[in-house]
Amino acid sequence: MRMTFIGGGNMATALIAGLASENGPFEELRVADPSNDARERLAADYGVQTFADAAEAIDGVDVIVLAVKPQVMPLVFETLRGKVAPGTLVISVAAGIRAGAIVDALGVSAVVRAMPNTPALLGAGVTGLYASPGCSDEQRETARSLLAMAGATVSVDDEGLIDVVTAVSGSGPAYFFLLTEALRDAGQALGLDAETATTLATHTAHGAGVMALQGGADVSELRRRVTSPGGTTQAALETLGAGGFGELVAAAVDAATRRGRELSGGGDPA
Ligand SMILES: NC(=O)C1=CN([C@@H]2O[C@H](COP(=O)(O)OP(=O)(O)OC[C@H]3O[C@@H](n4cnc5c(N)ncnc54)[C@H](O)[C@@H]3O)[C@@H](O)[C@H]2O)C=CC1
Ligand SMILES: O=C(O)[C@@H]1CCC=N1
Repeated sequence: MRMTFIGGGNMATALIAGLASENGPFEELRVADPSNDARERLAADYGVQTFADAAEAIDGVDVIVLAVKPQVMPLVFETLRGKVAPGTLVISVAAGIRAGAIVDALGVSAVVRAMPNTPALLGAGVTGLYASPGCSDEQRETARSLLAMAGATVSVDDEGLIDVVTAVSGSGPAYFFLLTEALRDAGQALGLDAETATTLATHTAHGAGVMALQGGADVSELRRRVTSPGGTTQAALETLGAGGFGELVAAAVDAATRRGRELSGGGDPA
């Protein structure tokens, strides 16, 4: 199979890194990016073929991955319009760009929307997938196996849920980084030096993540096991609860979901 990435930034690099480290089904890997720096970096690090011109890069490929910012997508549609073979599988990682918009713009029937996250750079990502009705089972599996190189995958049948996936796991690493920053800063404010506070906060984030995946219990039970009655954790959790922590997280995820819907032009996906 031959595949072209349109856009060679963070997300494309994460997926290409996964592909380059495995003996995947893609015998030819190309990337189109107007940035010289991006092209040089990808060619040097992963040995991929690079192109400045997206239309040239898609000639004869089986799979196209759209990995540009949503705001750049109209320009990419313009560049590729009328040049994509109808049987091509198009995988888009862009937040808020509807499958139907891609079908209409590129004249293809098989579109998969994929929402990965940045831990994909380390093979520790999670991706939500939605396949348009025009995808064959084989094309769905091709998309899933590509994204599986960057971590876990889940599928949703309702395209509207991709905006929720984006809000929970696409943007999600930023929420955990914010909490880690706040924990570090709080430790420092109470007298720890910067290096010590950073070590404590980041290793705690890592350890909690590993336990959440491998701790043999759900996260609510894991939280209860840390919380001794009348102890220090309970004092902290009561303060977070009194400040509306759960409601604030729900409002944040709701705002991200609404932003994803705005980016896709509002309303429910067709
Ligand atoms: N960064 C993240 O955490 C996630 C990003 N995404 C999605 O991935 C997409 C890409 O995001 P990033 O990789 O973070 O952005 P990025 O800014 O790192 O990469 C975008 C790349 O597109 C290139 N580009 C600009 N105009 C182009 C054109 N006309 N043709 C080809 N390439 C062009 C840029 O030079 C850049 O290298 C976005 O749509 C975003 O919604 C999805 C999940 C998570
Ligand atoms: O912030 C964004 O719009 C993109 C989508 C998910 C993560 N980054």
